[in-house]
Amino acid sequence: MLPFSRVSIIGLGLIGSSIARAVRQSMPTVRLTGHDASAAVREVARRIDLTDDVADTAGAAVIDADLVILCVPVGAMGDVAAAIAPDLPDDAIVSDVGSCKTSVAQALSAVLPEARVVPAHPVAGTEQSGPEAGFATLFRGRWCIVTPLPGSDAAATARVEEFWRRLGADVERMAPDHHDLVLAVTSHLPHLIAYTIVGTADDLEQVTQSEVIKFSAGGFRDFTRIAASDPTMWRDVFLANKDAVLEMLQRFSEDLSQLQRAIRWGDGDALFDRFARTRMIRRSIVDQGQDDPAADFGRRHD
Ligand SMILES: NC(=O)c1ccc[n+]([C@@H]2O[C@H](COP(=O)([O-])OP(=O)(O)OC[C@H]3O[C@@H](n4cnc5c(N)ncnc54)[C@H](O)[C@@H]3O)[C@@H](O)[C@H]2O)c1
Ligand SMILES: O=C(O)C(=O)C[C@]1(C(=O)O)C=C[C@@H](O)C=C1
Repeated sequence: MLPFSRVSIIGLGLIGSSIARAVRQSMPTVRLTGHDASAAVREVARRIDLTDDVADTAGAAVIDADLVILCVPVGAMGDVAAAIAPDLPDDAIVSDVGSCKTSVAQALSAVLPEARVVPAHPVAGTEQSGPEAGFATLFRGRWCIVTPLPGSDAAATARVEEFWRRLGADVERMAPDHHDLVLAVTSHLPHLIAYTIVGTADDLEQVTQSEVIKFSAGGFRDFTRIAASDPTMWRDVFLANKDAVLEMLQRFSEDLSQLQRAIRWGDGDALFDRFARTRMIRRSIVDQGQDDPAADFGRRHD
């Protein structure tokens, strides 16, 4: 039996549109309704037939839903929850896909104290945004971390987990604050570093009139992909996950200082040991099948 039969997606960007496409593929009988605050996005969604209906207001989108998934930037979650509150059916489950969980859980429970809220985070994405950037296989073989609240009912949590499994994800449960700490180092800090290094190279190019970016290849190109990620989404992530990001940034700065010292004093052993250790980490990630950009690209064209 399907976990849900009427799913509403609020926010039809990369993640919302990927969920819509994945639902169409894996649960074709589910009735899908979408809404986005942007009239231009709603128009695209209608043109590409992303969902069965596209509602002009968030309230109208949820009126007969049994699952509502909020796929907006984390700073907008509270406003969207307030907008759907008057029209939300009593038995509907509300979930979200936000990249940090503590702040979103607080915002949703403050605005929807009576609702059945089960936050989640699919750890899958790209640097692209918008309804045309999504693809049905985005979540296949990727983690979806479900972070139930202390009051979340077990049956609702199980249904949300089953929903994500049907979209192809592997599901894991975590406490929201633990999620935020783990993602601060695995996702948020890497984005901050990419935004920094690409900005630094660009500044240098302006100062020296050199061709720093033109001749950048390999590693730097990978940073430019990450640094092309959506500014609104990432502004909200860093504001919402401030404490965990600052903690990880502090540790990172200490480790960077150690490497700086090793370079200054010609301590090749320290450099070699660090690089050998991180090479092993990369190999174990690849062995677990959790990182393969080439496979990602292929999946988009399934
Ligand atoms: N991009 C990723 O890699 C990724 C991965 C996992 C989770 N997430 C999370 O998913 C969420 C959406 O990210 P995305 O990448 O799909 O962004 P996106 O920019 O592609 O889409 C977000 C959509 O939300 C709409 N929106 C904004 N405010 C709204 C409001 N108040 N009401 C209705 N619609 C509104 C925007 O118009 C936009 O179409 C974010 O919370 C993000 O943290 C992103
Ligand atoms: O592959 C990418 O482009 C991503 O940045 C995806 C990524 C990540 O950092 O892994 C980004 C944010 C999310 O919340 C989840 C996934």
